[in-house]
Amino acid sequence: MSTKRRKVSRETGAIKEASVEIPKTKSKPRSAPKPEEPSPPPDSDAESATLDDAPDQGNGEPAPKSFQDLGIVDALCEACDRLGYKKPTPIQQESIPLALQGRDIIGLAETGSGKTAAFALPILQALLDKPQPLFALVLAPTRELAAQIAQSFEALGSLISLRCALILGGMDMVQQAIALGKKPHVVVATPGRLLDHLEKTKGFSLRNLQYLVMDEADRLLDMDFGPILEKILKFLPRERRTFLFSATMSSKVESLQRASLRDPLKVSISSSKYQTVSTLVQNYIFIPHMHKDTYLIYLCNEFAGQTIIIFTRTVLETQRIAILLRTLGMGAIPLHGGLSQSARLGALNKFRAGSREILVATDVAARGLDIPNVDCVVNLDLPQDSKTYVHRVGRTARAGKSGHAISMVTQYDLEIWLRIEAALGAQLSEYPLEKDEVMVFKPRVEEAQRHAKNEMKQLIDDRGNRGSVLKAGKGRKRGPPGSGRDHMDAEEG
Ligand SMILES: Nc1ncnc2c1ncn2[C@@H]1O[C@H](COP(=O)(O)OP(=O)(O)OP(=O)(O)O)[C@@H](O)[C@H]1O
Repeated sequence: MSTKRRKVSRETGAIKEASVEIPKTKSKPRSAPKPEEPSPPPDSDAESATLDDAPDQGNGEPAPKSFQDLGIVDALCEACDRLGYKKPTPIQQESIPLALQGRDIIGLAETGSGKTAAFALPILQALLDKPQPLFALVLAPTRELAAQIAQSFEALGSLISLRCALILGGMDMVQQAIALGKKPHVVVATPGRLLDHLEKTKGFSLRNLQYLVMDEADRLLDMDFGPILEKILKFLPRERRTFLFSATMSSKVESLQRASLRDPLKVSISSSKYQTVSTLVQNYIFIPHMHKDTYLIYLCNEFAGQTIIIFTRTVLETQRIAILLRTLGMGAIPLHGGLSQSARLGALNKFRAGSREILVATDVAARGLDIPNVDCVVNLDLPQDSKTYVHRVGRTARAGKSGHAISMVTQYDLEIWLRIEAALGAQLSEYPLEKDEVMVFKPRVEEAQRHAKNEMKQLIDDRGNRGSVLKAGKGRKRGPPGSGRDHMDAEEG
């Protein structure tokens, strides 16, 4: 991509655009793989203008700004420094000054590009200006992501005595009511449980809320969450700032901004609607469906010693694959919405800490999770839509690091795969392998499959009994009795 100056283009509609084309990763790791990306479409905006407000370094590149240059106060700059954030990422650079001016923002930037701090820092700074309980609400579609966002707020707010409450489905309501009673500055929540509290917890009100953030906004606004979001919005004051952030956006966002945003600016650090980072190598393997397990084991062997996330379509398949891998001596752990909340957080912690090198997950892990050093994402089952593909593969190659994504395409998946490639605007190349070398694993895999089948039978028989790892009523829409709206944020995809 050629060197670009900052371009600010304005639309005639309700959303003003501050679309910024920025060279991807300026400091690529030496081993950075060759990008397999489409070249960005030309900027077709007729009303674009070039701004010369950034000092030029002589090579056409604006000088990199510091957090201080963006107007961030010392205490927060120091927190950034302690986290190793030397300078703002492009989405932070573009959206923080606008957010500090009090604008509503729709922020669109690729996975792993630092969107969390892009919305957290201006909120913390506004809070410092005018401290107040229940100042900001951050909504996220999954419990793991909400927990991670709360951790980010706590880390960035560590020097300003921030009080942050985490409100998740699957956890004790009473404890959460007590936490809310302590008047935290920031509430990070999954939507279903937050609505339960808004309706049922005495004395809890968000009437004085100043900031609302929807992270993974397009997911929060889709058919599953949309109705619950609308209910939540009725409990919030109209006079507030609203930030929507995601790596992918849908037209639903436009409809939501009509409902809840005020004169928003769209900050877009991307060149296409479905963007993957340039440090990510993406391949597919075309295989017969019946040999999927064997190819998977071959790949896990190829990537032995590295960290892998394997995505599957269903809870049962996730569990079965984890058993299969373990039977073959691999350190695999499952993560899905059929597990208890403590088991889910435990699985993630083990994977984060490196005591398991393979995470087998449903789409509950597709969005937002920031796990350092994931080397490879394997789509054992293809996702149903291109957006989910972008989020899944975005679990690797984060924050300028390199990564690999390999998708298994069977005879049944051709149509969806072509749709994904079309959305990416690129034809990806096949992962190079020798079929004979793969088939060497077949006898051992077949033996492990038999073992996994027996274990799964046992688990399913035990379901509903105490001690089973699979919860009863784990369906996406049906929560266990008495779980309120917990099912809303129990499982993705
Ligand atoms: N300015 C910065 N300098 C260095 N690292 C940063 C900076 N800002 C954020 N990071 C780190 O980059 C990683 C990715 O950030 P974050 O999780 O906010 O990405 P994201 O854009 O929200 O990704 P996703 O779309 O997948 O949710 C995190 O580990 C975060 O700590």
